Amino acid sequence: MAAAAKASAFLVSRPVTFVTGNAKKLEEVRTILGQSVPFQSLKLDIPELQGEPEEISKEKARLAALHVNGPVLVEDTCLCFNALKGLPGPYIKWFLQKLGHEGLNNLLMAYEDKSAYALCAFSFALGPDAEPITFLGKTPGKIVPPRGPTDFGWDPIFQPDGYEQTYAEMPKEEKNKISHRYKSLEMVKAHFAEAGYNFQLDY
Ligand SMILES: O=c1[nH]c(=O)c2ncn([C@@H]3O[C@H](COP(=O)(O)OP(=O)(O)OP(=O)(O)O)[C@@H](O)[C@H]3O)c2[nH]1
Ligand SMILES: [Mg+2]
Repeated sequence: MAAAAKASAFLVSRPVTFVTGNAKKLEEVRTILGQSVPFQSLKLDIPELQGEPEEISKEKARLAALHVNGPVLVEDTCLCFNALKGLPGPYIKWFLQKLGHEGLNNLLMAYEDKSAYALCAFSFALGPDAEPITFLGKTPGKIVPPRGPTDFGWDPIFQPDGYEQTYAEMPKEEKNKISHRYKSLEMVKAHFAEAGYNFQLDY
């Protein structure tokens, strides 16, 4: 508690920087956080480790904090196929780029189980010397032939459980109420509230 209070005093006049090379992620994060967490953004494609989502995300935060020399938020997103024991997972970006929506569906052709989950790993680091904290948000669903607008990644082939629409077909407000990103950001917000951080933008 004392440590949190100290951190809060230290942070009052500092902004938190969300570091990402992905404009669509940034758009969703802005919408989901609204006025609740003032942040600035930095467009930077941070090199990514191989490994488990949580470790990849933490390492991104370490590198981002070194770069920014201040508090940072980063996130790593995975699309995990249960039949493939969680793959492509954090490598989905490259699988999507090489195989496209049809190829991703084909990966599951040999399996009856089309279930999958979207996983978002936000990591927050107070600064370059702080150990990052990670928040995992997960939305279960299934992989389907593409439906809906194709402006964001694998949204057209992911149909969340309990819905007839793919992420891409849903109104944005609906996706942002149930998504992996929303769930992870709810935990980030709760952590900031608990720690008493009061981030302020540089003007
Ligand atoms: O349909 C989607 N709905 C989403 O909600 C979503 N979130 C991320 N992605 C895509 O999944 C890969 C993650 O890789 P990723 O986390 O390394 O992201 P990135 O490299 O684009 O940005 P960043 O690492 O600089 O933040 C990239 O291909 C992203 O475009 C999504 N696709
Ligand atoms: Mg990336």
